[in-house]
Amino acid sequence: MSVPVISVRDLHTRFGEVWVHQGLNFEVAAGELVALVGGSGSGKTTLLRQLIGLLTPTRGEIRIFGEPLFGGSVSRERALRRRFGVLFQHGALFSAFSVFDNIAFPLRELKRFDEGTIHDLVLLKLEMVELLPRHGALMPAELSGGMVKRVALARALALEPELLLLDEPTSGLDPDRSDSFVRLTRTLGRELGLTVMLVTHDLDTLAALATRVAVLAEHRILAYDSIDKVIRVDHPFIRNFFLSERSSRALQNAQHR
Ligand SMILES: Nc1ncnc2c1ncn2[C@@H]1O[C@H](COP(=O)(O)OP(=O)(O)OP(=O)(O)O)[C@@H](O)[C@H]1O
Repeated sequence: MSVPVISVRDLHTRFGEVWVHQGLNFEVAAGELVALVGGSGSGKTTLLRQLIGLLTPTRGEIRIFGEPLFGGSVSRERALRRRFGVLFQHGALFSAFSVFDNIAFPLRELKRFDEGTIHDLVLLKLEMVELLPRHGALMPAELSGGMVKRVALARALALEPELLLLDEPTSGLDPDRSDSFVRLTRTLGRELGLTVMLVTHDLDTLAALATRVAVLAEHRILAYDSIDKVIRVDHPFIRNFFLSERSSRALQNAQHR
């Protein structure tokens, strides 16, 4: 069997006296698109920050592509991090940089390409996220919410990652923009053969994208399976989250896409 892209073992996280995670265990296989859901404050963003190496767990192990994320030399950690792209909750674009320079940033940081190559690569990434070359000249403050997400996605894809981590990719978007961003993520995920893990509160996004859903509640992964199976788990959080009228509608709509 191939090595899981993400493997989390016995992960514990404590802030002061408060335990957020108490023994998380899960794996994400290559090509999967996993949605992480959970109540507010259940530790979803914290887990995502740990998966990208920004925060060290109190205890437990995270392996990415079979390699421990923490420990080892700086160059090894850096090489590993280059294999994944991240889209932060609000896009997190550099406000003083143009769209072009935001996307070029990780390419320039690598110090491997000349400016001509960087120019071509940035235009390619803009096209991938369905933006035009002229959008490269805009500043982040001039962009709509949907465009910010697309530029952030283009930047996350700049180094051609194998793993993409998305924190609330559709939050703050109106339903149309949200739908089109979901379609784009799904298409790119398939075309580029990406493994994707996303945190979302949005049932429409989850139902349209996820091959598996991980439910984080009571400090652990309460359920981890296809949506069809997860919604049958008899637990108050799951009943509330998935079986409200609005949720049922989102799940039904997804079946017709
Ligand atoms: N750096 C930190 N120091 C102290 N406490 C923290 C820190 N980061 C997160 N927390 C706490 O850990 C808990 C989990 O936070 P986290 O942001 O991961 O939750 P979440 O599931 O992403 O919530 P939401 O859905 O509301 O964004 C919260 O109680 C939060 O206050």
